Amino acid sequence: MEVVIVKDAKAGGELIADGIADLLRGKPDALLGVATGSTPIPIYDALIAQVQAGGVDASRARIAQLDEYVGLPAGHPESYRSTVLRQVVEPLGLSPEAFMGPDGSAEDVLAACEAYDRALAEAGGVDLQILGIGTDGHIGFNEPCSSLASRTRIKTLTEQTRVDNARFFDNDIEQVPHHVITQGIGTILEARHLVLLATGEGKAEAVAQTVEGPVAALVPASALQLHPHATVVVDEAAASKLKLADYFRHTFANKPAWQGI
Ligand SMILES: N[C@@H]1[C@@H](O)[C@H](O)[C@@H](COP(=O)(O)O)O[C@@H]1O
Repeated sequence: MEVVIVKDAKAGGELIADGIADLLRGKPDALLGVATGSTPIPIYDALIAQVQAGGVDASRARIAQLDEYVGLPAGHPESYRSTVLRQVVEPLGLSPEAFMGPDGSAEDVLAACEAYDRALAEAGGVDLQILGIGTDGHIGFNEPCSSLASRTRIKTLTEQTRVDNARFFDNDIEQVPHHVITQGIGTILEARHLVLLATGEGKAEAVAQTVEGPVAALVPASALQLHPHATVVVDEAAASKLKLADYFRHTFANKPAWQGI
């Protein structure tokens, strides 16, 4: 696992966008897995700016969603499908056909989960998966004690996650769904490169447990330790509880530029 400590969220977004641009130069139709939440927005902003400035061609990129609420009406502005279309797919100038995601309004949710897991594999697998992290260490919507081998499935949100996400629903927790579909941890680990961005002091404890704690279902993001190519990008505040922070800084400062992330 590589840990990169950056000055702030903007620098983290730019670093990761550069990594995505490198990927697209080598594989123009790369399948990019995207996360929602506030944290990855600087990544999307930086990538969109690069594309609009002609620095990289993303016209053949494909986008895959990480997770979704269950039971929101199709087209709800806070469904993750709507969010990803609005924040990533449309600004990159991609058509909805370039996008895939689980169907959170399906009548048969179990079938929708299996179908999405299959669709990801049939699309050749995710090349680079962007991840955020919940305050409790969740990735996607894999809450603590999710199986590290889990596949795309339905999960029940913790109260804490519903509280955290109420800000997207007029600060009204009653509007936050209880159930979600999420790529499983086993599914996420199949992506060829995992890139987790965490910013702010509120994520410091989860980051320390993810990077320096034991691999444990209690901290779902710790599963990144099992992946051969995982990059964790953190700002100074999110890095504040890392014991090896100086080592991570030293390693990155001395990394050959050609290596990228
Ligand atoms: N399902 C999403 C996660 O993918 C995201 O990482 C997390 C943190 O969001 P934020 O980046 O807004 O803190 O929120 C939600 O639970």
